[in-house]
Amino acid sequence: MTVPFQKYHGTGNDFLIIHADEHVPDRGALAERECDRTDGVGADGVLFLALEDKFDPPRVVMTLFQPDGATAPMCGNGARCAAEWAMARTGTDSVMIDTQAGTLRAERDGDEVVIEMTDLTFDPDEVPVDADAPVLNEEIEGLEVSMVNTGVPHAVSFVDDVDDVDLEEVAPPVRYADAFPNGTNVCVASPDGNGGFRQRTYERGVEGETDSCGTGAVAIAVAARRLGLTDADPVDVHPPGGHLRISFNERGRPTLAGPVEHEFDGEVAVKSPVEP
Ligand SMILES: N[C@@H](CCC[C@H](N)C(=O)O)C(=O)O
Repeated sequence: MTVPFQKYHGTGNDFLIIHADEHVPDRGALAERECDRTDGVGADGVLFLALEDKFDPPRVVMTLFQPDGATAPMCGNGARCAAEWAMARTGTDSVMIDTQAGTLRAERDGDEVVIEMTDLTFDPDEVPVDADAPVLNEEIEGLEVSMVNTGVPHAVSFVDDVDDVDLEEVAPPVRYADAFPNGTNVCVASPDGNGGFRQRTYERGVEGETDSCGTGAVAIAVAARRLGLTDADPVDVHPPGGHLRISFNERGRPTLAGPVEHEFDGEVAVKSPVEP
C-alpha cells in the first residue's frame, strides 16, 4: 500500500508532507525510511498535517517526525511549509498552526511565509538545562553557548566565522551533554557585518547539519539581542540554504519570514509495524 506525499522546503530545510487522514500505522518507521537520502525520498523530516478548513482562518495540526523516528514539538521551517501547504489548499493567505509547543499565526507576505513564534524562554527549567540561572556564554563541552528554547532547545555559540567551525566534530558532545535532559540543537553564528548573522545548525533528530533551521535562526536573533550583539530589527539570518528574517512585532513576539518552495509530489509505501 502507498500514501501520497508532497515535498516542500523552506530555505533548504526539506520535508515530506502527508495528510494526517492517510493510514500510516507506524509514522516513525516511515520517517526513518523515507528521510534517508540514499534509500528513501530524502528529507529532514515528515510533517503529518490535519487540515480543519471550517475555521476562519483555517487551522492545521502539525506533527513532525524526524529522521530518527521520534517527534519534535516545533519546527520553524516546517511550520512555514505547513502554512503554505494549507493556504494553497484553502485559497487563503493566513492559517493557524497547532504544534506541541503552542499555536502559531502564519501568513503569506509576497513571496514569503511568515510565522509568529510561540513564547520563547531562557529559563533553565524550560529550556531545559541543568542550571540555576539562564545559561549565557558558558562553556559546555568545549563550546561557549547560550541556551534558549524557541519551541525546541538550542545551544547558540557566537564565533568569528562559521566556516571555520568543524560542526560535525564540535556539535555532538554539546548535543548529548549531560546538562540537557532532552538533548539540544546546536547553532553557530557569526556576524554578517550588517547587524545580522550567518548560521549553521546541527539538528537533534537529524543528527547532522541541515541547510537551514528556523527555530535556530530565531534562537540566534534573540540570543544576540540579549547579549547586546545586535539591535537590528529585523535581524537577517543566513543559513546555507537561503535567507531568513526575524522581526519583533507589536506583541513583542519574534516573527520568522522566508521563502517556501513546493518541490514535487509522489507516493511512499506504508508498512504495518509487524512487516519486516
Ligand atoms: N528544522 C527545524 C527544527 C526541527 C526540530 C529539531 N531538530 C529538534 O529536534 O529540536 C526548524 O526549522 O526549526
